[in-house]
Amino acid sequence: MSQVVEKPTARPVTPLGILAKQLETILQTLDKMSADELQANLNQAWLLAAGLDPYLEECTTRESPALAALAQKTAQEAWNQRFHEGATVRELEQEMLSGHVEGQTLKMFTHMIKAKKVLEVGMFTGYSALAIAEALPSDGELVACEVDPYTAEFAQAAFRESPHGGKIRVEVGPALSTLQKLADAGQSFDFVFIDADKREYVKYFQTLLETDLLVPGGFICVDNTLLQGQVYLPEENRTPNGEAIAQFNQVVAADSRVEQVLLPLRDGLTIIRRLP
Ligand SMILES: C[S@@+](CC[C@H](N)C(=O)[O-])C[C@H]1O[C@@H](n2cnc3c(N)ncnc32)[C@H](O)[C@@H]1O
Repeated sequence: MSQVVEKPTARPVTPLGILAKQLETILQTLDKMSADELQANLNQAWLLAAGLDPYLEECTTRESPALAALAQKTAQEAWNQRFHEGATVRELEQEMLSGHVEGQTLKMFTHMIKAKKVLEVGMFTGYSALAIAEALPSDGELVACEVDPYTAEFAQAAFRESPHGGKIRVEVGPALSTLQKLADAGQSFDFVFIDADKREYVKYFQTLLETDLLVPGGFICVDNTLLQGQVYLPEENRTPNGEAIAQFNQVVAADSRVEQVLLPLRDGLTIIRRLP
């Protein structure tokens, strides 16, 4: 007589897994719940979700005074107005800035791999560039690509206020042209941070590998690879940026020249290693 053995289901043990389970239970028992029970259950789920980011901030080493000042100045700038008066070539917004926890993560990676030459694709007001520069040795260099001259000047003013700003060289222009220029000049980098036009991510990635701008064994960090969840939500709801990131993630996953991990940090951060 054969016995049917039921496979045990693993219980959720991560904040997101527990949240998903709580919401699933609410959905399944909605018609049996009183308004008070529903409110209590939703409140529990909300506390679990809302508490995560502040807790990450709290447990992460504080940003330097220069980074804190730059974040504050970026938040105070009237970006919408700057675009409409023609000062910026793109519509920019303070939410583009990576911020404290991601900045500290990039800084930590820079220390961990002892990077000396770093390339940033998409600088905005320079928060991530300055965070990385703080971890570079005194003879290290970060080349930052930015298409918007107003933002580039905004960032450079902040770099002048930091003892680490001298390690940053800004290249103003479309990133793909700058990458080609750097490759033609025989430049190479041991760490690259990609955070510019989402629809060009595949081209940045392929250019870095095909031109040897990224050294064998070097690392790329790529921002926004979860794109607000659009990459795993139903395809019909994707924006053009969501579609571009979904394709980018597939291209990277299928490329045998690299290995990678997608971390659910902020809006998703993929770490890619070029195999030696
Ligand atoms: C998300 S922001 C970068 C944020 C920055 N890395 C930080 O952490 O604070 C993206 C930036 O990329 C720039 N950008 C967009 N398309 C670009 C392109 N084709 N070439 C160069 N820069 C570009 C935008 O002007 C914007 O400043």
